[in-house]
This record gives sequence, C-alpha cells and structure tokens, in this order.
Amino acid sequence: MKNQIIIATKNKGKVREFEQMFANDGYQVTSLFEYEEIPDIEETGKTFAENAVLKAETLAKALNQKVIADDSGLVIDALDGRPGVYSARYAGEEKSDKANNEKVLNEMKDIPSEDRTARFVCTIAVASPGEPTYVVEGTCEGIIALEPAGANGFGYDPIMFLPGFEKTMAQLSPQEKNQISHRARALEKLMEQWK
Ligand SMILES: O=P(O)(O)OP(=O)(O)OP(=O)(O)OC[C@H]1O[C@@H](n2cnc3c(O)ncnc32)[C@H](O)[C@@H]1O
Ligand SMILES: [Mg+2]
Repeated sequence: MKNQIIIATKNKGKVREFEQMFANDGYQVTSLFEYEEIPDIEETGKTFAENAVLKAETLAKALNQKVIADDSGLVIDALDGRPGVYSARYAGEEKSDKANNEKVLNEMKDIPSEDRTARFVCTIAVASPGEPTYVVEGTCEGIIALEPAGANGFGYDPIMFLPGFEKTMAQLSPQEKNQISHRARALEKLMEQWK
C-alpha cells in the first residue's frame, strides 16, 4: 500500500497540485473531501502560519493522525499586503475566484507596472499527535497583470504574471507550475524535514 498523506483542505486546486507533486515521492493524498463529518475549520489567525497550524492541528486531533495543512494567498505590495490571509474570501464569502480577481484588478487599476509587484505565499504546517507542530514556507514572485489570462491552475493564477516566463501562472502547464510555485517550494522544504 502506498504511503498516505492527509491534507486538511477543501480546496480542489490545492488537492490536485498536492496529488501531482506527492505522486513523485510515492505518496497518495487524502483531503477533507473524504472526511465529510469534520466541520469547517474557521481560519481566525492573523498570519498564514497561524491558520495553517490551526487547520493542521484541528484535523490531527480529530483523526488522531499526522496531517498537513496549507494556508496560502497573494500578497500585493501596492495594497499593503492584501488580500493576504483573506485571499480566499477577498470579494465575499462565496469564495469566487473570478470575483476575487476582478476586485484586485479594480483596486490596482491606477497602479503603474513598476509598482504592481506581488508574491504568492504558501505555508504548510505538519501536525502529529504528541509531537510539536512545524511550519515551512515557499514564495513565488510576480507582477499583477492588467487583465486575466490563461485557464490552468486556480485562484489568482490568471492575474499573476511571471516575468521569467512572460506568461501568467494560469498559462503555465500544471507541470511547469509545480516546478516553480510557492507550493512546490514549500513542499521541497517539507520533504527535507519529513520523517
Ligand atoms: O483553507 P482550505 O480548505 O485549504 O482552502 P482555501 O481555498 O480557503 O485556502 P486558503 O484559506 O489557504 O486561501 C488561499 C487562497 O489563496 C489563493 N491561492 C492560494 N494558492 C494559490 C495558487 O497556487 N494560485 C492561485 N491562487 C492561490 C486562492 O484564492 C485560495 O483560495
Ligand atoms: Mg481557507
């Protein structure tokens, strides 16, 4: 049987990326979609790390098993770091990627190209019963595009332009994204500490 890895997430985009990336290491991914009885975990933290720890420890306790959680988002310099930890619900509780992207582009409409710098941040927490929780982080730098482009990925990928590729994150193939993304970088660090 393959090694199982349990991820405290209900985000289908994250699940897909973790499935692809963990497959390389021989792990099979299970997510909150397979634990419907677990109530939604409220993200009350002020930082990505606080929220990742909250999600990982809540599920680890409920299942009495080792789990990981990913709290991530888009940090835009010209917006003083917003949407940040509010990335998922930036335009409202319905968590619409389209509405979130429109809100960001609207807020950025008068910002010149040189001031459109931003980064994706991914914080992964690992919680195991009876062991200290630890956290790793990965980032990916880019520029907020003037309009959305591309259909791959999820979330803010269509408006995150990567100067090194001359494409938005949503115009990269899944394989390309999984080599350079904030999530890929966090996972690399995770694998260095994994036991
Ligand atoms: O909490 P879980 O259940 O994991 O799912 P979530 O979607 O609420 O996840 P977060 O609380 O971590 O919020 C992260 C948001 O940041 C955005 N985001 C995270 N990673 C991204 C990525 O790789 N590409 C584009 N947007 C991303 C996207 O809008 C996510 O909904
Ligand atoms: Mg969330």
